[in-house]
Amino acid sequence: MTKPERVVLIGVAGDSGCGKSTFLRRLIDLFGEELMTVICLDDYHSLDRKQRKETGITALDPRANNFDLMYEQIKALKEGQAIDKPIYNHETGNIDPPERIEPNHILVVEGLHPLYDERVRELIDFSVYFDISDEVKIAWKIQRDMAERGHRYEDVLAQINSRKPDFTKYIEPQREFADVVLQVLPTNLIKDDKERKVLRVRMLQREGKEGFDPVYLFDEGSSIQWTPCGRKLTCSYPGMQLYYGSDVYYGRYVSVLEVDGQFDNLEEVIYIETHLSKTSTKYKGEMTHLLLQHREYPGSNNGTGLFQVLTGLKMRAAYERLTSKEAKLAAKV
Ligand SMILES: Nc1ncnc2c1ncn2[C@@H]1O[C@H](COP(=O)(O)OP(=O)(O)OP(=O)(O)O)[C@@H](O)[C@H]1O
Ligand SMILES: O=C(CO)[C@H](O)[C@H](O)COP(=O)(O)O
Repeated sequence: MTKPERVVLIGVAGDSGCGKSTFLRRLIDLFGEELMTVICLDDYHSLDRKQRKETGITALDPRANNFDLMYEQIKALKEGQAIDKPIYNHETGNIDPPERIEPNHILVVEGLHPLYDERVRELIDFSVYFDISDEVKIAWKIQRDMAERGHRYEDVLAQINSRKPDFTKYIEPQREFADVVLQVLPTNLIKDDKERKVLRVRMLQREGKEGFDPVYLFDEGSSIQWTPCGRKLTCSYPGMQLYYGSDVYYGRYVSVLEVDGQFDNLEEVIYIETHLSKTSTKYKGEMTHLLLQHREYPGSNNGTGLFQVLTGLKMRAAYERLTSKEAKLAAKV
């Protein structure tokens, strides 16, 4: 591992089971494993599973997390110093002996609380929040925990419901601080869709952040509704709709890109890509190429995959900007 001159800090926030790991795998395509170190913030749980059970404090509650240590260690890494990070063991529920982490070029902090503590927030160079609506979250969790972990439907639902109050209090408010929010909602294309297979996905991009140029469709600053189905894009029922426009989110301007529906043929995403601008790709077709590279990842055939790729491209652009020769010179002055 080469010693970084400038550590770029990326925050990936969201509840458990919201697609953070899938997104991180996409980030590796852009940065490579060598340059990137991921820290799961579960490692800063200060109460182990037994203590949380005894006190009735959930892992989402700030009282179950050591924010002082989180801040000190992330700051140290950003300043180029190695740390001894605790480990939360999800198998045993215990806090294991610490492990040594060396600073790396890109440091990703992912988990429940990357944007909760103001001091940590200040250190983060670019962030994303995964905002999955309850209906979709339930569908994903039920599908995973029942199929892969042998859980019963009622138990999965009860677990989601028991987390809800603390989720609303401590996790969701972090949306306000993210540079990109990925909202995943039920489709508008099917009335009362119970399956939650077809999704409406929105990418809210903060306006006015230095060095971050939001992606737009056709005409920057306009409001556009686009139904691309036809000769260039195959769309079976219920079709596909794109939207681009601006909005106010927590009192600040955001650019919104939306995809409702799913792609029948992933190769045809190139057609959408040619109508998007400021994607931060290095060559024509790179966005489509990145998506095709992992067509097996969940959400590759809808807006979740597409916007995860676009968010990754924006993170790469932020990294390149912050580590450019000019940026390094300016930091030294
Ligand atoms: N875009 C998607 N479309 C459909 N299902 C998805 C999508 N993203 C995630 N899922 C479902 O949610 C599960 C969890 O995804 P992932 O592991 O990426 O989330 P996570 O936030 O890292 O979760 P955890 O913190 O629990 O590890 C996947 O196994 C899959 O079943
Ligand atoms: O929300 C979570 C983040 O992954 C976990 O529930 C939290 O970390 C506690 O873990 P466990 O349930 O394994 O004790």
